[in-house]
Amino acid sequence: MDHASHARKAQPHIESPRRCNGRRPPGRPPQSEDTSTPVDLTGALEKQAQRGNANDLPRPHSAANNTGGVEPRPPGRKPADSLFDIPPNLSRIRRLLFECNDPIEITQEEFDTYWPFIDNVWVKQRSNASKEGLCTSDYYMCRLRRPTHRPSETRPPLPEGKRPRKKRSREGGTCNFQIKVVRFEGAYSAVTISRTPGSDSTHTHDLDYSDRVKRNSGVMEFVRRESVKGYLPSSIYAKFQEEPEKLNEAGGRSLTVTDVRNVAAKWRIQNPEVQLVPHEGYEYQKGQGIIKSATANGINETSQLQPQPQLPSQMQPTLPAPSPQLPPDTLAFPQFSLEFLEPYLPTLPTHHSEKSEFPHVTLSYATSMDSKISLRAGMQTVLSGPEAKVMTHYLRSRHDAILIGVGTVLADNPGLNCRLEGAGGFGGLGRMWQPRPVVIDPTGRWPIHPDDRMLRTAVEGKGRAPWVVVSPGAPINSDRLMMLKGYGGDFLRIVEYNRDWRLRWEAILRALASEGIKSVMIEGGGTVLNELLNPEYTNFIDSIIVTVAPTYLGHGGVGVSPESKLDPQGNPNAALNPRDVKWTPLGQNVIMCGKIRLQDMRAGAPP
Ligand SMILES: NC(=O)C1=CN([C@@H]2O[C@H](COP(=O)(O)OP(=O)(O)OC[C@H]3O[C@@H](n4cnc5c(N)ncnc54)[C@H](O)[C@@H]3O)[C@@H](O)[C@H]2O)C=CC1
Ligand SMILES: Nc1nc(O)c(N)c(N[C@@H]2O[C@H](COP(=O)(O)O)[C@@H](O)[C@H]2O)n1
Repeated sequence: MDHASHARKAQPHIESPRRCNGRRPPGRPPQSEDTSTPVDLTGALEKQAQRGNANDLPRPHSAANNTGGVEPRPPGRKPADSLFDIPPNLSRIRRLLFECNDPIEITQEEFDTYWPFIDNVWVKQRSNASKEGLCTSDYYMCRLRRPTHRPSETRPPLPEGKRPRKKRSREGGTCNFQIKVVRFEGAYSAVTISRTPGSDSTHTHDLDYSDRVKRNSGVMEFVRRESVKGYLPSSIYAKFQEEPEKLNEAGGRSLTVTDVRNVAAKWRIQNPEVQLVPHEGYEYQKGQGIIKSATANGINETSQLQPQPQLPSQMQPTLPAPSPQLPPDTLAFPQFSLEFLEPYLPTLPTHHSEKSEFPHVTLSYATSMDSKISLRAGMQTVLSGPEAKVMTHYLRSRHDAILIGVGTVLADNPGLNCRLEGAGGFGGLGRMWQPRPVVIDPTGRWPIHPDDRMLRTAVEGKGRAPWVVVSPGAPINSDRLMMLKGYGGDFLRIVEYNRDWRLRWEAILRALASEGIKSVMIEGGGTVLNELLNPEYTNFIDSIIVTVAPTYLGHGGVGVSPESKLDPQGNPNAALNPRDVKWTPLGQNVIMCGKIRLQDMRAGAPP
């Protein structure tokens, strides 16, 4: 398998449920269920309209303005222009929101963006809200739970002259799939979607069948946008068929001209004087309806036949630019192979899903030729080239948590998220598939401010808020506690020390495992790495992945070098020899991978 396809498969955003352990993480708001609150999706539809090209799309509409006049028709739309501005990874995310295999946690914005494209599957049953209104729970059942028609004897008699409405019976019978959507609004807004306890574990039908039964409001919004420009319904329908892949992705494969007419009719009632027209390149012919005009066919064909300039293969960039709709710090998925990392990475959760006492631990850092990881303590130093940086983010995507010492937080103010295209917040869904940052800060040195990158990243839905490991005496007042919890983070107190009054790593790793963390990537800094490379802890470390940079940082740098060892005769010995070592060049860096642990300390792990 080539790397790109493998890596995409292993991406956290859809394929792997491993970050989703079903437990309530520390800091997650409690759920409350008292009073009713209606759902409002108009904001989502406005957002969709705003995302599009301002020249092409109608102004964001609201209930107040959608009865207004005709939106301007775009003069001479170019053939490449699309009628659909669909959000990234839509078909995969629709599938995820249809299947709801595990609880899903997403931002309010992601919910607003994606829910309109799946709302056809669900019918809301009831809503509850907390007294303060910060937490609302909406209960939905699958639309196909409703019996197709009531037994005839219970139907009320029809008025004279009225024929009974024809109802088609549905294949697959009724479906007892039910979900709960819980929204929490605060500094950290989150929406969780999960199956309700009484629900079946799967639908009795597939998503395509739901799409055939009813069209979703995302697709219908695309129809509405074209309708309000005064186009003929059959022309809108024909234009949509020019982009079948996008239409399918949005769940509109079964869209009919009647669906388009129904949407257009609502607007037409308010605008009876408007002369409806076909789109450019189409014409209305009596008896034939809407057909492509001959000239338009000519233009389209010649433009499609233009050969695209091709770069010679050796000039193809190795790091392609990510999609322009994604955040500017998105890293494009690598085109080069990262297969060499596989033996050193945690196994995917399906093979390793039993609860272990300790997580898989990978040490991963970048070093100079003289084993320095930064020029000076308190200073960030870039040692990874662009390819190695992408590799580091791939490694982040393969771990449940990323751990650093407080010295690194104070020096680097890191984001500690995975910024690869496809990760949550970077074209993928939800921060729940982002790794959890963990900071070792026994004495509470990190002031924790909303401007810190880890917190901003969490607010923007591009990562998780950190867990901060503290010792019992750390000064954590209730304001700090509430602030961190408000962002979705938490403090973990560890009470086990070694003889030097350092927190014991067994205790830290055990605490992470008990919070559902199955794998942790430890990035540094110097103090953390030097401690963990000592014999006392090497049996807790599974692998080491080191990026070596072609530079000497000199004596003043932060070094990585564990305590020296003596053999039984008192002669100096190598402090540590990793096993199964592999060196792989990557851009200007070389990556050293090795295994460390000799025995498996995890409960239930094979010897
Ligand atoms: N090149 C690379 O890959 C990386 C470089 N760095 C660099 O490393 C430097 C920071 O390194 P350091 O100053 O050594 O800080 P550090 O990040 O190792 O943090 C050290 C602090 O963590 C706490 N700590 C760690 N283990 C502990 C234990 N077992 N018990 C109690 N407390 C414990 C202590 O408060 C200690 O002062 C920065 O300049 C940063 O840029 C950091 C990470 C990766
Ligand atoms: N792999 C690697 N290469 C380097 O050159 C580095 N300086 C680091 N530093 C680590 O990455 C963190 C920064 O993360 P964000 O990009 O802000 O998410 C930094 O704190 C170190 O842990 N790593």
